[in-house]
Amino acid sequence: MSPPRKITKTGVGKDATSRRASAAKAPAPRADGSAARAAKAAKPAKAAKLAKTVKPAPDLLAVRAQIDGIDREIQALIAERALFAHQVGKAKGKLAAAVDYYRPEREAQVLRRVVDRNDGPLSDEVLVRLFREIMSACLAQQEPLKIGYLGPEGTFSQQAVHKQFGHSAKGLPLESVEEVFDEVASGAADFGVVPVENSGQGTIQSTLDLFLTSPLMICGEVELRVQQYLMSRTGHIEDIERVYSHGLSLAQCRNWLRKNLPGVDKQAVASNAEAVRRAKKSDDAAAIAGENAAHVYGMKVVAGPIEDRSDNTTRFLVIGRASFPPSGNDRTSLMVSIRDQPGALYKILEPLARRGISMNRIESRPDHGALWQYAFFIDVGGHAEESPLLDALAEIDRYAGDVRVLGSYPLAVP
Ligand SMILES: O=C(O)C(=O)C[C@]1(C(=O)O)C=C[C@@H](O)C=C1
Repeated sequence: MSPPRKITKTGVGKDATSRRASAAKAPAPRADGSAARAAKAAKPAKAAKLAKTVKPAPDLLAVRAQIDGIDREIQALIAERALFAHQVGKAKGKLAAAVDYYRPEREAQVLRRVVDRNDGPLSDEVLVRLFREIMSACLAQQEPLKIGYLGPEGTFSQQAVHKQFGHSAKGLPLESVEEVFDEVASGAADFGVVPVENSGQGTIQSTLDLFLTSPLMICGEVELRVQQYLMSRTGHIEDIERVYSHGLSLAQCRNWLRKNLPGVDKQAVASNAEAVRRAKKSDDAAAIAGENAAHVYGMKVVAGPIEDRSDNTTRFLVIGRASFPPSGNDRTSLMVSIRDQPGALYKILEPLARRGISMNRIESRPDHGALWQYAFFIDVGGHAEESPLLDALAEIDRYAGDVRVLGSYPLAVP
């Protein structure tokens, strides 16, 4: 579905026409010359049928001519989209900064539609990545967003930043998760991306604890498949006498390390990228980090992926200073302070359960305010501005008290 082409400057029609003319001459894989439109319109069964009717590539030059034509069309459409995105920006009025133009709920809706429309051959993940980059570039026309993360460059946190905000955002590598919170709170960063949970290792308590004293809101979540690689200067496993990595990464590879590097010294450091920087100093050291870190720091991959669980995934939270409207498929994180009274937690959970609100997570942490008091972090389905969660929160507020909405945000897209 393309928007009305009022502001077309790029001559889509001309390119498409000349391509179609040459396609008519060449024995092309797709006779109408419009692979993009055919794929978009096709239902899964139709797509399969279409794939079967595609004849083997006739000759390299003819197929490349097809690709050139499609590229011209894609490029023209991207330019056209960027102009419309710019218009949307203007429609929002004169806003102070890039952060005010960002709409995570709208981006989530756009990406969900991309997934719904996808009939292959590219995976949902690949298409989401491409569209995320397009939106990232469209938004950066005003001014790129500044995103704080646990640096240095090459960490999984940086990958999570790219996954959520695309490469047109400006990443700010920081020294600790605390610093990410501070830079967002001060306005030096527009948003921050912080790790909160790993599929194998559970919650990262130190991140949760920062919410106890921070006024920041949760505006999004990112799920990242984490693949760990062992890397060193020489690339030879027999040279390794020490392995550096973040404590969580060492834990994710515990079995592999026990089996393949028994007796080797394992040292936990502040981040995986820091581990690579240390390992780069000597031939007998190695680091565990993402494969990208090997390219960034010029190291040789010794082995990988080496994580014990093949579905190893880390969940990151996007933190910011504002809340956003519902996207249609949201999660809400709550922080609840429980007074030492019988049934206090029940009084909070019961209004949620009665309305059929799903609860994905409940985690208790010592409340720093008072001895033996606990704060509960609870994730529930829905948005705090929409029923039934809106009504449940109003009831809890009246009868049980001490509930803070940390944020309502779109569920992670693949
Ligand atoms: O729809 C908007 O509000 C836009 O600004 C456009 C757009 C996009 O490119 O689709 C760009 C940035 C926003 O974060 C969301 C969407």
